[in-house]
Amino acid sequence: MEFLPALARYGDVVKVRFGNFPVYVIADPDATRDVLVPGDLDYKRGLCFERLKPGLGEGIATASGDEHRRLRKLLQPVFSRERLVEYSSIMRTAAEEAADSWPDGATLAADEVMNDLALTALTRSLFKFTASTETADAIKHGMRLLTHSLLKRIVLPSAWEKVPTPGNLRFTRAMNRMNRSIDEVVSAYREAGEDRGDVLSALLAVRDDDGNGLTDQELHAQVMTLALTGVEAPGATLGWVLYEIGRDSEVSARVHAELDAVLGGRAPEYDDLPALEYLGRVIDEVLRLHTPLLFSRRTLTEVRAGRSTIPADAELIYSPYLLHHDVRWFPDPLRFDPDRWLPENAQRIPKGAYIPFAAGSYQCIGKVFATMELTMITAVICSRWHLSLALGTDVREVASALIRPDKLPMTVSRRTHPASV
Ligand code: HEM
Repeated sequence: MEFLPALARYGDVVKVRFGNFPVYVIADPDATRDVLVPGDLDYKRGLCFERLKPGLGEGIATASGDEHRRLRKLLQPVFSRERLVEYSSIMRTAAEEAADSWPDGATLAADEVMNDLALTALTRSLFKFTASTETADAIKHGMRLLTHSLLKRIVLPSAWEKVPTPGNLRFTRAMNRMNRSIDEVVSAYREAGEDRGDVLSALLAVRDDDGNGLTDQELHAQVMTLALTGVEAPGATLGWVLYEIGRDSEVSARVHAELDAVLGGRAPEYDDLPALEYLGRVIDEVLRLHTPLLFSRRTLTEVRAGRSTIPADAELIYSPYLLHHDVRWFPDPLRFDPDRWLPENAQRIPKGAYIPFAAGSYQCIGKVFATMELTMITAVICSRWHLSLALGTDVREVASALIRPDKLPMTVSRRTHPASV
């Protein structure tokens, strides 16, 4: 991973070879914006997302060009403010249930607990209602398997997926069960014709300019896409948020003091979240330091990026991790310092140097959803608990589809003067 930030020394666009395969690595904020902002006009998805297409179907995250633009416009209302307020109460309940289940003094595998919470939060936000617990379990189990095998499916040749290993057979069976269950839920929602305040209701309500909604196949693809994009990143990020709060007593004291001052003992509501300014900076800093490693693009025409020209049909990589560790914009880049994000400091950071959710037309459509989720869940947990990293633990970053902690044993102690939420 360290080699990525080091590439910035060799120019704004650096050509590297993986065997015979040339890849252009974008290593500078201006060049990154040159790539991301024209977005779907000059670039299609690169290898990373194309490898996921057979499993996902025509979801927004694998579509390019006009098709991407059509889906993006259609899906925008799913993330409207009114919808986010509804999803936020689903998130809060999921976090409260998890936090209430921990015994005082327990040491939790916080990385796994946060992955599970992110999975529960997303499945419940997608479908508040399923006809049976088997249906809900089949969807959750399928999503868990899909997100865990994401990197393998991107990196290994597609022929490998067809080899009948026990693991592949289990995966295929789980996917078939999940696909059938999603279709069942979609038909049940269509039949009931009721808005349940969840993502599926929002997806069923979208209409294009001619008044047409999504077909069943399109709906299925968007549900799968949101399941795949909406679990892994928030799960890993929540783990890192707890890690950074739990290992620094000053950060932890400031988070608790702010929660007590703003909430005064109540459960957090959607409208409270912007007032949690310090927690917001903690989350911004976690998204800087422990950020997605890289994404691919393929050029449709010859393009300019910074001072370089890149030919048509070339594979590019842009890397939030590389940019966020660049000492030019982030002095002492490995130091966790939420106050980098105080307005007077943040204004010195150039556009394009901080892109945890990307930028331009392919940027994360779940950005506000994710920020709300991270803030809401952390607020619920830290209102109730002090967290500390188990003594003597040396946590390392490992690259999967994202950067994850290799382990995260954290001890929880009930707060003695908390907001009695
Ligand atoms: C910490 C949490 C998250 C991070 C850091 C993150 C980051 C990103 C990034 C960097 C991209 C752009 C990928 C590219 O350039 O190819 C992206 C795309 C996307 N993300 Fe997220 N994401 C997060 C959470 C979510 C959540 C919770 C959802 C859904 C509820 C979501 C849905 C999507 C979708 C659908 C796309 C594709 C958008 C498009 O192509 O128009 N993400 N995300």
